Amino acid sequence: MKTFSVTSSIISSSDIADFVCEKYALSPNTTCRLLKTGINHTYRIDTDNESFIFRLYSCNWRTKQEIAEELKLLQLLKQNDIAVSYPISNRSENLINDINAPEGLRYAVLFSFAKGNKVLNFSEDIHSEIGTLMARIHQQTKGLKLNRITYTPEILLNQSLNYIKPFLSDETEEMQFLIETRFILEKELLNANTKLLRTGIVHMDIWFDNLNISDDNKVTLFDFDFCGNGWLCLDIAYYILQLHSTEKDDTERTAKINAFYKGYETIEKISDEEKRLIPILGVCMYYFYLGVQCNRFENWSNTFLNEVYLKRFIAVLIKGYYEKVT
Ligand SMILES: Nc1ncnc2c1ncn2[C@@H]1O[C@H](COP(=O)(O)OP(=O)(O)OP(=O)(O)O)[C@@H](O)[C@H]1O
Ligand SMILES: N[C@@H](CCO)C(=O)O
Repeated sequence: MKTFSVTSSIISSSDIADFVCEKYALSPNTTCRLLKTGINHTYRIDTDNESFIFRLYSCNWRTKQEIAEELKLLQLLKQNDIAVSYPISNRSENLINDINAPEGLRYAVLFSFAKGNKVLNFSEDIHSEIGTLMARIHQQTKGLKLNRITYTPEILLNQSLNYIKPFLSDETEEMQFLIETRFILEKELLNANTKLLRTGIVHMDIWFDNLNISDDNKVTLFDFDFCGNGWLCLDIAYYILQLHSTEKDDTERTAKINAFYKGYETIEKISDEEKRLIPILGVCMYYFYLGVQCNRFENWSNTFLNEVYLKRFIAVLIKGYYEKVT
């Protein structure tokens, strides 16, 4: 009988438990449970007295070099006492493991567990703390470059549109909006006074979903899978954008955004040019992540991405945000 090939597999928690126990010399009582099959696959590891996160990167998603750059950044941040989930070496002193999955070689990393829980809505004080945390990352990485992607207007807008195109006809109102608005956004970005825009390493995905908050209100950031190079205000733009979807009350949201800015600016000044671009960059971030969703149809998004979803995402989220902020 023919054996069919596999494009994406879910490795069993029991095999991951055995692998991690052996590679990291953990106690035989260690347990492993699958948390999420998202863009990558995430497992929670519990020993008698400690928890970890084991991330299994999807096949052909990031190169070993790209992951090594992500981990180098995390180590730099940790050394500077910035609260991030950091990678842990295995018994052979390696941070990255090779996993021989049915679809091919996958990489895997054991991370420290970010203390606390995920919280959707939280106080102004915590928004301020997140602003400070983001600014400390930016302060530390300003002017540095990772050997990874640079988030140019071309990547954010044009590459994303190319990923979206096979899934939605050019004739639709929603695709027309994306195509026409792309030119307006691109023009704004190309005309920006780049001397006034700080560049460095960006996380690209800082929002409630990628941080844990402890009982004593300490914030720890994780999931640097999209880190790369670019204007630092991309991170700010994304954070503000997400507050528009998670905070429904206008007055409360404004207070939280202001608290975030205040926390940020205790560490790093945001230029007027950056402030001017933040709403537009937020719209670009929507293009970018919709592009990621389309690009990862085969081995992630097919369970939710269809024509109706795309039309709603564009009309409600992207167009809605564009009209609100411009
Ligand atoms: N270092 C960590 N500490 C604690 N929990 C974590 C950590 N990393 C991941 N998690 C948990 O696992 C979940 C999935 O992890 P993560 O967000 O990194 O996966 P992902 O595949 O990149 O998700 P997405 O598809 O949304 O980007 C997180 O939402 C969080 O609940
Ligand atoms: N945070 C992104 C996905 C990548 O983590 C989104 O939900 O659009």
